[in-house]
Amino acid sequence: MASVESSTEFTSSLTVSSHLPPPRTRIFKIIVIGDSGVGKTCLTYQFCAGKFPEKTEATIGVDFREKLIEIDGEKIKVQLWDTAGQERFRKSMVQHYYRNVHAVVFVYDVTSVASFRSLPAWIEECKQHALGQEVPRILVGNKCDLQNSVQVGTDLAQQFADAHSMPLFETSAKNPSSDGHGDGSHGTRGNSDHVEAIFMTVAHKLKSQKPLILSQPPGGVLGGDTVALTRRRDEGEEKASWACMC
Ligand SMILES: Nc1nc2c(ncn2[C@@H]2O[C@H](COP(=O)(O)OP(=O)(O)OP(=O)(O)O)[C@@H](O)[C@H]2O)c(=O)[nH]1
Repeated sequence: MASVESSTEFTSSLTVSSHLPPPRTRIFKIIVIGDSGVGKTCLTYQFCAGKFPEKTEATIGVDFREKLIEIDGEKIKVQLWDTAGQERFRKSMVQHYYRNVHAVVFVYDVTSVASFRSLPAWIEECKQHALGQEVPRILVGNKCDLQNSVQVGTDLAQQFADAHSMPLFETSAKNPSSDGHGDGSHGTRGNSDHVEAIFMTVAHKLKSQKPLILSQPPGGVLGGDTVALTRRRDEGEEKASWACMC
């Protein structure tokens, strides 16, 4: 954030050099939204922990996970907000999701046409929370490993992505290398994107934009790779256009 950068400069000009504060780590807040069950938790977990979770339950409110990455020598914290897909678990939190957002990841399940048809409603929700066109958005079709159950073809998804000026990625949180090629290309079934490459692409885009961002000292209150903000409940309990850089 410009003000943070200038306040850091101000501090350093007044402080003896041996007591300079440590450089601050920039944070990119990326929200992941889409219907319940499309795999938002699994995608964010795959990126942050490098594996598929053994068990997931419906997200209540929001969970967030973080991963420290390095781009061009700068350490950046990618903070993924894994939002609840179920309306009843979103209500109280929805205002928080959209505050200071740097990028949005829309997720649908390639084996569920219903989840694809819900996308306009998710886009509308973003609009209602005054998310500007300058905020990068991407579209992710998940569960590409279930090749025999695909209901949403690549062509249809690509048309939708083009109409909304978003790059399309197709992937599998369960088996990120299910394509067997690992070449990072996208748009063709059986040639899916690696989860890590997708989120890194967003991070590169954000870094190149030099966005206004939050910052915190290294090792601050959000230390660790994964932080859960909310508890989960058992089932049954109430519970602007930009190009792909791959
Ligand atoms: N085969 C397959 N299953 C997946 C994949 N990703 C997620 N799943 C399964 O889909 C189910 C739902 O995954 P979640 O990650 O909990 O879905 P979600 O979108 O976070 O759901 P909510 O928290 O209710 O919004 C779980 O049973 C996962 O194991 C995938 O890439 N392939």
